[in-house]
Amino acid sequence: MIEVKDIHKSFGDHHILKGVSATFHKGQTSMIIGSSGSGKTVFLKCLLGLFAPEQGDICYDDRYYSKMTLSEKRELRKEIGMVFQGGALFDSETIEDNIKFPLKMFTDQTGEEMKERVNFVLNRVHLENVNDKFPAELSGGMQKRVAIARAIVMNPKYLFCDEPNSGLDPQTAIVIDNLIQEITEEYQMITIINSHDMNSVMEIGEKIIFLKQGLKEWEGSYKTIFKTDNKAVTDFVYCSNLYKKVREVYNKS
Ligand SMILES: Nc1ncnc2c1ncn2[C@@H]1O[C@H](COP(=O)(O)OP(=O)(O)OP(=O)(O)O)[C@@H](O)[C@H]1O
Repeated sequence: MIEVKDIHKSFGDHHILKGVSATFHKGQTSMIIGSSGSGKTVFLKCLLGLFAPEQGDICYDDRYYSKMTLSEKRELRKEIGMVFQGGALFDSETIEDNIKFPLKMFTDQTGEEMKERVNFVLNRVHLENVNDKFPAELSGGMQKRVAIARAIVMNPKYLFCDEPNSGLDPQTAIVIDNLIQEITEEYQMITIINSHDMNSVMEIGEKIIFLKQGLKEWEGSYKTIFKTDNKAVTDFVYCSNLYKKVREVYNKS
């Protein structure tokens, strides 16, 4: 379990996270939603250990970040898989080398062991015969699968994804969502996704946290988001006519 306890993060006098608490469980896919600038990426970067909150703490399976030594923090980093916005693949490296990157950085595996692991994760994200290709030779959806393969190559306990669907068509986006959810259940990871994509939220948001101006304004699931009368949430979710109609139909059924 990850327990986020009342974290605050500022840049200069710009107070971004103003006391956010949340709990995330194994095998569950959680979504962080909110308007642009509400603090979603800063929140994820605090979880990743890239930003240190000035106040509050984060507990990863009974380990408090504030009490960890540097080597324990390095161990924790190995347990985290990250899918960056846009995929963040290295353009000049082959797909195989992109996926090997964390293995080279954090393990003593031999070339053969690394190759075996790369092939395993590529197979898991349903990609074949792409080892020697470069990112630009793959479609956007395939690149996202490679980014997921790289994120899970170390067999992480925690998977964090910053807008994994950005730039994808709705059909491919759903395939990527389902893949992340399947992998989360299969490997019993704790998965946290920042998203703007309401389709994703409705599809896989077992837990949804709505951030507004650095505060947790609402928490629920794809089952309860249709029922809420929290104005900030409804203004955000139902700004499109499509979702207004969906809500009407859902609430009548
Ligand atoms: N490294 C930084 N230094 C200074 N300010 C930052 C830094 N990172 C983020 N911020 C500020 O924190 C605020 C929240 O940014 P954040 O990227 O978390 O928003 P977001 O909710 O992820 O937005 P979006 O949906 O547009 O990605 C913004 O005002 C941003 O300018």
